Amino acid sequence: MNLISEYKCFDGMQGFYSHHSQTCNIEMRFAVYQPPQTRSKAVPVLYFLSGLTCTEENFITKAGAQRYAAEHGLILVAPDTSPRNTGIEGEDKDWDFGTGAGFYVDATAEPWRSHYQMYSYVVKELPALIASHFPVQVERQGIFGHSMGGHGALVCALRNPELFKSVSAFAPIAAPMQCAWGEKAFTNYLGSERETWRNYDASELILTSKYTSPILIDQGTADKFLSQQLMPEVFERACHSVEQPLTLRFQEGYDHSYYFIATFVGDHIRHHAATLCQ
Ligand SMILES: N[C@@H](CCC(=O)N[C@@H](CSC=O)C(=O)NCC(=O)O)C(=O)O
Repeated sequence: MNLISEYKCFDGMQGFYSHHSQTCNIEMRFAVYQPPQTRSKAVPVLYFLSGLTCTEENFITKAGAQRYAAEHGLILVAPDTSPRNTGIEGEDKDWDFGTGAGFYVDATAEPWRSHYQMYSYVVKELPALIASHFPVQVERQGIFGHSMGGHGALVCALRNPELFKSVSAFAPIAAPMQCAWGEKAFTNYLGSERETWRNYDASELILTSKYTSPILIDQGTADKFLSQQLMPEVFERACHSVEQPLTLRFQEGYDHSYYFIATFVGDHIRHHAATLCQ
């Protein structure tokens, strides 16, 4: 693991790192915020998965989350959103597929499967790497994310309730099998057999998941992607049908940007701290 840069922030340290990922078979980057409490003890860890076009930097530089992580004593980890510079033909062609758009799936289709393994990277390799280099309480992990990353956070938590004890999302792609972004990603990464897509659709997974912790979702009403791509009402109906506790808050006038995330990130970190820091 290589330290790229680090900065003192709210009496803790914000670092950017790279390493060779065995899962993605290429160099990957991620960011870690260590709150001041880590100078004397291990603390819980909260993963943030970013959306389409993002790197490991967007959330770290725009959301203002470090203030709240320092207040509650949580390590924040923000991975990149895909492998980069793999040499796969067409990886940089579209902003909503390929580079910056790994969709947190393990690709099974050629040519993507040799590098695009973001689900396993987030669920297995990265937490193991974090546990071996940072003072984390590995049994206290939470996950949240935005848009494509909100989808990723929900999928990772619903499939692994024993690993991720808390989950929340900002404007998640909540029913990816039913929207254009999801259909494009799943067709290309997973192939045309739709049955296999269910493993990566939160609105399908919730129907059989053993998740019991309450889920928090914030959604802006002025979000241009709301009706065509995000569909939180589909997830809400699915949660209702299995009595999964869900707080879905429609926030009047907020769009899809990091201004929206920065406004509510304190509430989300408090939501995670209520489970992870008790
Ligand atoms: N280029 C697109 C807009 C891309 C965009 O809005 N990306 C969002 C995530 S969208 C879902 O995953 C984002 O987080 N962007 C980075 C940022 O710092 O704002 C378009 O033309 O509409």
